[in-house]
Amino acid sequence: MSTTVKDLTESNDLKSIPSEYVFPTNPEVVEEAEQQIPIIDYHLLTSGSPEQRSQIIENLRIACLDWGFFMVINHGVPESLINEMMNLCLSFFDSSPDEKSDYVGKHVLNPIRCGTSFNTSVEEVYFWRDYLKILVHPEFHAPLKPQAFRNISYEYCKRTREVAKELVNAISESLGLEEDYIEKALETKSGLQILIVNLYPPCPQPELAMGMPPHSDHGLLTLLAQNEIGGLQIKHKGKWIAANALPNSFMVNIGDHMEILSNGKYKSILHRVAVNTKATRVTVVTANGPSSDAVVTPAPDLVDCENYPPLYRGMKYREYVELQQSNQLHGKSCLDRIRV
Ligand SMILES: O=C(O)CCC(=O)C(=O)O
Ligand SMILES: [Fe+2]
Repeated sequence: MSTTVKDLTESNDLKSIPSEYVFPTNPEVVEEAEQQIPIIDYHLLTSGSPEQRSQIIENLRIACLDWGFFMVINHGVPESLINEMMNLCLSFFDSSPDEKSDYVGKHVLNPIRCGTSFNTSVEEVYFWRDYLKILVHPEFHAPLKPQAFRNISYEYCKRTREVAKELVNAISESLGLEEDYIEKALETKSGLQILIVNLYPPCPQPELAMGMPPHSDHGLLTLLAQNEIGGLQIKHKGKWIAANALPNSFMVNIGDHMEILSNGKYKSILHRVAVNTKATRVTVVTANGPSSDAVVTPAPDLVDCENYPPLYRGMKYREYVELQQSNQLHGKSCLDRIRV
């Protein structure tokens, strides 16, 4: 296995980064956002009056059309659960190489795997990032240690799945479809949910390295919680802007399968992660997707052969995930393969 970034930074007094982490191109600069990133009040969506719900659905429609990214506040997932989850993730990364060895170097569809960068078997330059990825739905998996990981991650994934479901239903409505259209068409009740934990240790030369390169996510909606350290950047109207999270919010982005289903109306957003010299950034992400057997195509109601021809070919979700995870992570290259 390749050395983890964590081991690299903890075992040496690093003044410069090893050459395999140096990116040949300077990342484009980050600019000030002209508008504020959209904020969605989950409580008003699910427990507000019918008028309030309609307003939030309209806010979601604009957020999906203009941004592909929004922050969800008042989501009801207890802060204590999120904090416990973060701490257990940090303990996982702190455990001995022996304890992690069962999960290292596994196939991309293995239920639990950990490693460094994204896919070191095909990468020439590595990202400044260690990860743990676990398939948590429809079948739940968890590492044996730390001991509390199983129960806490089970609860965390269930709660974020519920939030994702409500958001997907509202987005379905915002597209002019039945509220449960996406749920039924993509069988999301047995949808694939993946828990991804990202660790970005402090980096002595952050201007030369990348935590994650520009990419979009597979699936419908990605929900991200972070510790207090920023670093996520999103591409909005041709510019990179810093996505600074509101306290206790989820940062949510539209995935490739929402783009496919909406026939390109709602686009998956390009995002990347910058690293810093000062502190470790940790993010806990759930990728919420269709059922792995669902063949995702544009919704027939959003296709009209004269004005809105289908923009993507159908592909089974499992095959898409496998394709994305076995290649280099690069922009929207996976989605590009199925564009008509
Ligand atoms: O850690 C982050 O801020 C982003 C992570 C991410 O983009 C991903 O896991 O796909
Ligand atoms: Fe991502």
